[in-house]
Amino acid sequence: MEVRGSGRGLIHLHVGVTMQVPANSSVKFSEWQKEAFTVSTANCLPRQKAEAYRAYIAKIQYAWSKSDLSDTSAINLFKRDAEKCSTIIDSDKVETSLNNYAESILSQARDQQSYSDKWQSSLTPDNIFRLKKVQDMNELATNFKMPLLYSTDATLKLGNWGNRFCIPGPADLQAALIKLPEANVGQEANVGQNTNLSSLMKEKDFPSWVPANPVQMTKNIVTAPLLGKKNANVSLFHADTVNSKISGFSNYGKRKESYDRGDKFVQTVYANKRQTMSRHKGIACTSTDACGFKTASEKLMVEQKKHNLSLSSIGSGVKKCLGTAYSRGLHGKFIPPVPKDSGEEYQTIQRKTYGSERSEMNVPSDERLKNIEPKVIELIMSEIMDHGPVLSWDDIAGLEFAKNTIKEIVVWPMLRPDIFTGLRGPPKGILLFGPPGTGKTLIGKCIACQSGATFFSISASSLTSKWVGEGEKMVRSLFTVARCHQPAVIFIDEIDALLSQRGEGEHESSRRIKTEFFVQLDGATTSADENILVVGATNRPQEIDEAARRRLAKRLYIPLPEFSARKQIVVSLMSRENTSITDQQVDDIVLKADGFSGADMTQLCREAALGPIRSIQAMDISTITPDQVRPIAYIDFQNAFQTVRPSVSPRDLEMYEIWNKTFGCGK
Ligand SMILES: Nc1ncnc2c1ncn2[C@@H]1O[C@H](COP(=O)(O)OP(=O)(O)OP(=O)(O)O)[C@@H](O)[C@H]1O
Ligand SMILES: [Mg+2]
Repeated sequence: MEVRGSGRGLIHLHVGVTMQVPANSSVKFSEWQKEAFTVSTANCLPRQKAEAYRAYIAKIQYAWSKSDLSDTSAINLFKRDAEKCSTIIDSDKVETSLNNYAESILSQARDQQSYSDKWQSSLTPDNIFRLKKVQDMNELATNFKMPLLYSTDATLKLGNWGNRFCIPGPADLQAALIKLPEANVGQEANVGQNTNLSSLMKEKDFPSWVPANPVQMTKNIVTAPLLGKKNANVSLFHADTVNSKISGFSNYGKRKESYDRGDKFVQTVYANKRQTMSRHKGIACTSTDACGFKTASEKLMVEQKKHNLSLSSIGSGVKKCLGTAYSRGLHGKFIPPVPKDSGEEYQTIQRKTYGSERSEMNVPSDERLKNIEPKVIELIMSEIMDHGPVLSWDDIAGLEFAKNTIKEIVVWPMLRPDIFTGLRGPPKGILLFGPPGTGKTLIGKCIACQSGATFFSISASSLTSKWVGEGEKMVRSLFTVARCHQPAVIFIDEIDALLSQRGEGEHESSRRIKTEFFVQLDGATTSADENILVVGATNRPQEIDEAARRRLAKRLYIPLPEFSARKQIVVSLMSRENTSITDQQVDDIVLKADGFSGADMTQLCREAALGPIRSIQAMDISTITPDQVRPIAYIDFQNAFQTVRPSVSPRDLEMYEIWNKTFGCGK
């Protein structure tokens, strides 16, 4: 192997080591090796040896940049000598090494060499931010969206330095750090005496990456994030990454690892050759994942998990509370309460959200829930809490009387409990009764959206059949949970299944559920403070016994829709479809649909909407585009009337009318 040069001479290094510099052309590779041998065997101080190696490395770079040295030779030489240099600088052996990472780091940061063999930082607050590498680092941090120097988020004032350094971390930590007394790097004793950071740390249960020694921390803050100090306790950034990003030569110990990988080294060499290039681009660590790089916030998250710090304790979590302060309604996150263990502690339980994944949330505990099994509470939250689309009163066609009454006795008292007091106090139980498919359940859902109350919706049949043997407990738990979430509405659909008249064949468990329900309802009725409303819905009001009737004091008839309501349903449904039906034809359809319930009207429209599809040839169905499907026409409704018939018979209707006249609260 050969290197080319223009001559050969002697260089006297100021450290006292004499090196042979190949200057002539066609210098043999063995000459370079000889010189390295001279350095390593020379009887001089480690500092002098290190300097000699630095000079030697610089010489290799110089020769290579002038193309006096081939790439392969440069790589091999560089690798070998950088390794040797790093053993002197970074080794822990005091006799044979400098044992001083900081020196090399700092000198590299300043683009200068430090000739001292003990710690003596020449960095000052005045010059540190002007250093190109610090500025590069800041720029890099900005690109990586890392909180670093100059961050405006959180700042730490380090004593009389007067500079601001960012410490990403919990608010508590920042607060504690800001409490640091005047700290001056290098005056360890003074700082140690004046500082009570350790106790602060203990108090706050800080993660382990926060050093207890303020001076250590101060040093680390200055050096570790910037320069990747090997033993830094404060690891705001992965040292390797920072190190390699800040400079190709900042830490020979780390560089050594890079040199072991030839390809990375080549990148480094090229990066140095092309000095115009930003240094951090060509360095060993190109993939953040590969380097195990973590941003400060990621690191913090990991630490928080480790230390089991709840979000609320660091001030960034969303605290949930009972009552109306949190978002409610169908899409609001519901906060399941769990039995209280101690004080104001927050507990986390999982709740199955409707049709979606389970979610974790912090929940307040409540004394009243002490005796309820958490799994029952979870069940109530997941299965009984109503979650569905947002509904407005306008979505319910007709039923003006029922809607107005409900607004008056449910929604307004919930919104203004201060006005609806005494005799104006709302009833504790409402019964919605009427033929099937007239909108009773729809009204229940609308109350959920519009009242602002916590809404529990349960089907009575599920109480009696789904949770066999548990129904009674469920009723009790349901009311207890509702009490913790006042104002609350408990909507019991098909309430006849729960409150049907007691008879011979009545099952023991059903009887117990009913009894429990009455007990709970009476409790809610007698207590003036309790703002719980029970809304029952049934299409078999005649089956409800007198005891239940009495407790459901407001009984509202939900009749079949009138002409205008039927029309509203048709118009509303057709407005979302491609149709050619005229206003006059709509009127004809609605007139013809006399005796149809709301559900029947919906079914009629669905059937008519299938008309255009049925007129398509079977063979075309796979190829036709949506815009080729013809609009829904009047003829489709005429055909639909052939198959859709009213579901409520005149006899049934008569029965509802009679019951309404007897027990209903309508005019
Ligand atoms: N007044 C109405 N306005 C709009 N749509 C209605 C109305 N009544 C019924 N519907 C339609 O009928 C469907 C069934 O209504 P809902 O479930 O409220 O009936 P219901 O009275 O509870 O019946 P059931 O007594 O059988 O439980 C609704 O989803 C809606 O599409
Ligand atoms: Mg219903």
